[in-house]
Amino acid sequence: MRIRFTKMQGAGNDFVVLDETRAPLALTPAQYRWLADRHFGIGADQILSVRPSPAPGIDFAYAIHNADGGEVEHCGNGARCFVRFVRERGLTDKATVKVQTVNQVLELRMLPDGRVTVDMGAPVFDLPAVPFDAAGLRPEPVGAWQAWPLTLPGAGDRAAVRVAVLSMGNPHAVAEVEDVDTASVATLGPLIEGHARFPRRVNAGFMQVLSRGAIRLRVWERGAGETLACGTGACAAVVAGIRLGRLDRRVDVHTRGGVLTIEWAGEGQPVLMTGPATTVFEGEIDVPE
Ligand SMILES: N[C@H](CCC[C@H](N)C(=O)O)C(=O)O
Repeated sequence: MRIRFTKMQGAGNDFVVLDETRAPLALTPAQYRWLADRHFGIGADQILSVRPSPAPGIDFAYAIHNADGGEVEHCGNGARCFVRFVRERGLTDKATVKVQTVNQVLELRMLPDGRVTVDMGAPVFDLPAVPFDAAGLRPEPVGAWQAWPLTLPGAGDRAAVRVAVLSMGNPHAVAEVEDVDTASVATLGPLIEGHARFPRRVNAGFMQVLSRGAIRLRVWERGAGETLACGTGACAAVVAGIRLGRLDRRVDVHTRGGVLTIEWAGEGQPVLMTGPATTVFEGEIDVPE
């Protein structure tokens, strides 16, 4: 099947974007994996699909597949690329668009300087909704909130980590570390991602607090491995840092691929994320059946 695609990136988190507004492509998980493959396909962390509006007042539907072919609920860096894509392809002339993911409506706003602000919705702390199975586990009090001790089979002397757990529509576990450059992301990331207490796996964030207004962050993403940036991960880390009493309400998140600015006014309020969105190239490709 020959398809047109656009390669995009937001703070180094990279995507293949597909326009399915005129006709669905109905790709299989194996075809998503092939598109994301950096040797045999195009190469990307996620595949983003732009689909027709599902309801009045919503401009588009927004589907996300990880490099492992699995469909997921949210992609923050992808949302910024989404609005740049639909405007550049003439699918809308609006500067602010509303999109429906599998479980929430996001508002994406293109700024005059070319960056994008996304209303990422309110974080969710209800553990079964993350989902996180806390049965038999005692949380450790941290500031005015709590963190959960996880034992990691196979991690040797790093057998235990302490994570804050929350959902940005997708699941996140955030650990505070002294220095992201020396954090064992490649070892601990997959062990946290696949931990049995996360029945739908989890994105694992490693946060180094620089000040009350700045952090460094690395994320081992569910279904994609370590990415240069993770938008929902940046939101989850800032929300966790605020609730743990370590951060103020507006934080610059320094990722390996660029800086994201996250704002959260507290319980029940939406998280706002601002950052870059870039079109890298367009092309056509024959996807194996
Ligand atoms: N790996 C994530 C999806 C992509 C999130 C990330 N790329 C972002 O910018 O939010 C998950 O499985 O929930």
